[in-house]
Amino acid sequence: MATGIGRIGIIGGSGWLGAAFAQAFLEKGLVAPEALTLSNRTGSGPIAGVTWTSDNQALVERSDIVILSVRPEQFLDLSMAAGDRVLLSFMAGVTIETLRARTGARRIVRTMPNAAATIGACFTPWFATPEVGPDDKARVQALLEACGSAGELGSEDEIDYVSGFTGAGPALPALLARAMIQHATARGLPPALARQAALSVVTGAAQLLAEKDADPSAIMDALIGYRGITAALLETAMAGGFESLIGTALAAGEARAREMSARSAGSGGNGDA
Ligand SMILES: NC(=O)c1ccc[n+]([C@@H]2O[C@H](COP(=O)([O-])OP(=O)(O)OC[C@H]3O[C@@H](n4cnc5c(N)ncnc54)[C@H](OP(=O)(O)O)[C@@H]3O)[C@@H](O)[C@H]2O)c1
Ligand code: PRO
Repeated sequence: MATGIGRIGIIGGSGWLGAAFAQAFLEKGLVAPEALTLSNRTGSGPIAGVTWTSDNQALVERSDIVILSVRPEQFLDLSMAAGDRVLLSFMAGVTIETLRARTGARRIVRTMPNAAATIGACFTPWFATPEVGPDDKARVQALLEACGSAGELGSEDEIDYVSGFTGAGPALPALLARAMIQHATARGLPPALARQAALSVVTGAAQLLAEKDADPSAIMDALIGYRGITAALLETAMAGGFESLIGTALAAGEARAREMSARSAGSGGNGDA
């Protein structure tokens, strides 16, 4: 092995997530450039000093841990045999059973990062098959922490749930910011100021909530305690079903992840590629 982490290959290394993790591995000194191989269909990309290839099997041969970061539908066209390597998948809706059938891997880790990986602020839940031992689990945790934080789940089933949760990352907060911008603009605030105001509310809240021991309920209770404007706003949102709507949205994400998993399970493969 080149380092304690070993040699890493990222299939889809020029993509949104693949490139974010590759950059973070290099910037944190977790993986040396000569121990990092990245692939895409052209065999070239913007990260310098590493090995680029369009040959996914060559990438596998150069790696101890292989990260799969292509889109789920692109995985259907991809052919590789993982052998005894640890296979770490970022893909939503591609089950361990499908990964095993199509790559032959037995040591498999399914993870669910999100777009905040690009700024090192992503929490990535992961689930590993029983064949992944404690040392490899520690490597996986360290690799995922390069882009933020990470935690092990107790079952693969929970990966489908978190796909619409951590996986969606900035999506729901972005929806909240857009709704505030639209309302303030319609109310007559200049659009640039409405945008600046709404984004500062969301990003300021994110920083407050990132403080150690921050408790969303405690923050809400403290503001409701003034029995003034924020109480009127929050109580109206809650009475209107805001929380249950968020629950319905999360359930829809989970249902879509399960549909994708069921479809991928039907796609077969023999792992001999
Ligand atoms: N983005 C997110 O917020 C997010 C969140 C959670 C999970 N995920 C999961 O993460 C995975 C990657 O998502 P992404 O957003 O990073 O996608 P993306 O930006 O579209 O990246 C996909 C990458 O795969 C490469 N690729 C496609 N076919 C390939 C092949 N046959 N061999 C090698 N490379 C190939 C693409 O490069 P070329 O086109 O040049 O080949 C590109 O570098 C997806 O499965 C997604 O479900 C994404
Ligand atoms: N973002 C990707 C999707 O919506 C994967 C999980 C979250 O499919």
